Amino acid sequence: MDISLQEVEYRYQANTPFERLAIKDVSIDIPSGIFLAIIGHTGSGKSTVLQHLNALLKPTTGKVMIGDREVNAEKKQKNLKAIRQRVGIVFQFPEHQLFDETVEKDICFGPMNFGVHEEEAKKRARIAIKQVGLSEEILSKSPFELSGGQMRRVAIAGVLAMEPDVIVLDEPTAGLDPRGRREIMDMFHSLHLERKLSTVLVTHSMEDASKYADQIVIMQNGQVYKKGTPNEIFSSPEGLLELGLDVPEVVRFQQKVEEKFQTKFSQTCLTVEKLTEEIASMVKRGEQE
Ligand SMILES: Nc1ncnc2c1ncn2[C@@H]1O[C@H](COP(=O)(O)OP(=O)(O)OP(=O)(O)O)[C@@H](O)[C@H]1O
Repeated sequence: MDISLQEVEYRYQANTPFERLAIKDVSIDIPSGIFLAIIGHTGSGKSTVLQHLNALLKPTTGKVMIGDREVNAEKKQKNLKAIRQRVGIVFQFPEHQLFDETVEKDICFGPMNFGVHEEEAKKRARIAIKQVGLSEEILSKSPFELSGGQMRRVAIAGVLAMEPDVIVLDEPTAGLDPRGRREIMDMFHSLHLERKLSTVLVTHSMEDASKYADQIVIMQNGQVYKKGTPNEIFSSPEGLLELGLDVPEVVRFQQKVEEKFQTKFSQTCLTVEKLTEEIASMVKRGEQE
């Protein structure tokens, strides 16, 4: 299912003295099967964009298409609910939303709330728990006797059990240690590759964006500052360092080398091996000259 935001503007508390412009002129295409990362500082508008992706917010002006439905044209609550079922959002610290007696009941809650029969929901829970790398035995436990990392996986399983076409991840690794971060991100990447699950990752981490995403959107002051593939973004990284984003070390290094040799890299070097090769050939060219 494709999603597209076309020249979207959103104002919180519009037409009140507290009105606040959050995003402006935002156009983003999310074709089916893509892994897209949205990156930017606090307050740049990422969460506001994210909430437009499953109609939690409707644009003040502009157009949001989710599949073949235009969000502003949908007046019926039933249709909006159907849209929300197809786009699953994993909010920050999703484990805080666990509440039921058992892991199984917690995972089944979402699908059953959308009308899925209990037996089918239980079947989905067994599949989802494996997808997040946990064993079926955990289904009968209380979510509150699990570790923090396990609780997060259970909460993610609850979203996967809805069988969404698109999954939106709002800083899914916040608060985890480096190993936990890598495991969760690798898990989402595998799901994306194996199930062709469209994935939108909202993150502060340029490393994660460059490692996993097909496309990156950089937000700044409520607007799209830059968008493109990781190669396009990092082949002209001017301005990224000024934004203060955690640009991958290899790109910082690339810029330093370019300054020193006063030569542009012929192509983007996103791996250390490629970078080493490029530097060697530049040194050789320098020696010959
Ligand atoms: N409920 C709200 N009411 C009024 N203004 C809001 C509300 N939520 C966000 N804003 C404002 O909208 C702008 C964009 O906020 P948003 O939460 O989308 O940014 P963000 O990039 O997701 O930040 P963070 O990384 O901290 O989550 C900010 O100026 C923020 O203060």
